[in-house]
Amino acid sequence: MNESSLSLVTRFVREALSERKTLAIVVASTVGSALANLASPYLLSVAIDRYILPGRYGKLGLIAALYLLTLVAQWFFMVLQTYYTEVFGQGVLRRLRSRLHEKVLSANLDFFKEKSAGDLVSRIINDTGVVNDVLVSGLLGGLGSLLSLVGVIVAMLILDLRLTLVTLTSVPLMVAVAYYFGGKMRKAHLEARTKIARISSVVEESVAGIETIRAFGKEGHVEKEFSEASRETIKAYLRVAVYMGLFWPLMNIASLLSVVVVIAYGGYLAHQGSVSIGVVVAFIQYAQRFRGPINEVVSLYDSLQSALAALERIYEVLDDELVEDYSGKTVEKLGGEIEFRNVWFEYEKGRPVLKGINLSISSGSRVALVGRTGAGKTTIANLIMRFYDPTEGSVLYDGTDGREISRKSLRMRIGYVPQETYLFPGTIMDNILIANPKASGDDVVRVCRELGVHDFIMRLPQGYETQAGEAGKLLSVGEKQLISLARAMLKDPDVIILDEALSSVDPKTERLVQDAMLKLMEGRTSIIIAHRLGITRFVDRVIVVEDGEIVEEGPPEALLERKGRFYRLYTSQLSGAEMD
Ligand SMILES: Nc1ncnc2c1ncn2[C@@H]1O[C@H](COP(=O)(O)OP(=O)(O)OP(=O)(O)O)[C@@H](O)[C@H]1O
Repeated sequence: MNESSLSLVTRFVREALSERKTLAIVVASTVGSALANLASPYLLSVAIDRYILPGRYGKLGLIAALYLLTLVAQWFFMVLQTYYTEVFGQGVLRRLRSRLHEKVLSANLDFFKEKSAGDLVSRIINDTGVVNDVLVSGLLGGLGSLLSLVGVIVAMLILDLRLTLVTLTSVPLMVAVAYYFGGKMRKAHLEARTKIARISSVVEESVAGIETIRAFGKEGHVEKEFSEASRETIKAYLRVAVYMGLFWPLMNIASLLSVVVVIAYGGYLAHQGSVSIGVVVAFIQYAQRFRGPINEVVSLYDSLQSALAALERIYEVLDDELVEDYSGKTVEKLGGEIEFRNVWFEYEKGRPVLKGINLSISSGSRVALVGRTGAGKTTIANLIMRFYDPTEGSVLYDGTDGREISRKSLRMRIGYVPQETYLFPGTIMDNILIANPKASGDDVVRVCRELGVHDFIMRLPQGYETQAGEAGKLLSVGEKQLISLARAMLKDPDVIILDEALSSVDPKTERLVQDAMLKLMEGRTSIIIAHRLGITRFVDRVIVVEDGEIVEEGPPEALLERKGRFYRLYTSQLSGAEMD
């Protein structure tokens, strides 16, 4: 283990030690179980030497009772140890997972550029699981095993040095078997799990992409992929079976070799009268108590590398400094005036996406951002939401630099309707209530009626109580956006940002969405990212963005008359040319 691995483990152990009480129970029961484990062979030797062989049967009952007691104690301590190790491990796991999850929730958006959802899920679920298995259950179990090994050796040494030495001769063999075959068995297990994951991803892909598969007639191809993954899984499991079949019998043989040696040598010594029969019997029992602990210690060593890698991935997330800064003053209300003052912005260093934007949006006005795809419209909206701060220049809200205002309070006053609506698990009602937990069901219905969304929600199988998952499949992009509009309305914000999705909406829904948008915009500073330029007839001002710069701005009619950039975009869209 190198220095950095050692510091990782020390840090983890320091953090894990917070549950001292549970840990104390685990340690006490581990010691108790190890002692009880040692006591039974010793009692057996006493029973044979002092009572059975001399024919003193009077006290044999007491020894038998004591023997039984050690077995009960072993059972009791094992139960305690197993249960409290789990309690301790689950406690550590829960804390680690919540810290990771909190980190994800508090991270800023740059954080998510480097880490995909799958990667984060794997760190929060799998890596913490590995850490728990190896570094908590594994280490505690390994500690118990080491204690048992040392205890057995000490007990043997107390009884007889010569027999101890011959008993230990098979230990290297056991270590070798545990290391070689045990290692192969664990690798085969891991491979089998990877193959199963492959099958599930084939199924997932074929369900998610069923339409594309059908459209391209690729059913056969997917089927072949599936049966190949199945075949490989079977192969992997058969390999596991082979190694399992080899491993334990080999461990038993190695351990029985000691027993044979003890019987032969111990028998000879007993015959000479230098050890008692009872001691030989005790050694036969001790000789068989090596294989479990040796296997556990070796397998722990084996899995330590993967646990360290998992721990490293966990700490990498926990130590990430890309967190959202929620400091700044709280605003209860926004006047609705927004100004971009020489704003430059880059997602990646050296690649500016906004280049010196100067833009003033007066309170209560309606502005449309238009431009080709990739021009920077969404980025402007992202900066207003303070998902990011400008690389240079500032965004001002009623004359105050956004950096001085708390992000949370700012976002409370801005309604954002993104192009794609995310529906959380739960009902449609829950999904709208998210915007304002203080609102009631009646408020939701009122807002939906106001926006003209109520009738279409009522047409869903269970109306407002329809589950989002089911609704998600039934709803079109535009219909989902209507739910998003209702959400925004319920929040009753001072500023509204709409990324309209009308380009992918049928004419009937388009009408509904457009009317709902106009309703929502009433009396609020509104910024529309317009893909369908028809909507610009409802705004006061159009801002044409091109390659991160504002190239034209003014009232829509004036711009159309001027026959400049906006006019060209407008007419090219009317003539059916692709804009997005
Ligand atoms: N998270 C990001 N990381 C890096 N680059 C990004 C990121 N988001 C957007 N960009 C880049 O910034 C530029 C502007 O993107 P933006 O989404 O603001 O354009 P847009 O005008 O809204 O386009 P669209 O109409 O397609 O939504 C594009 O070149 C895009 O590739």
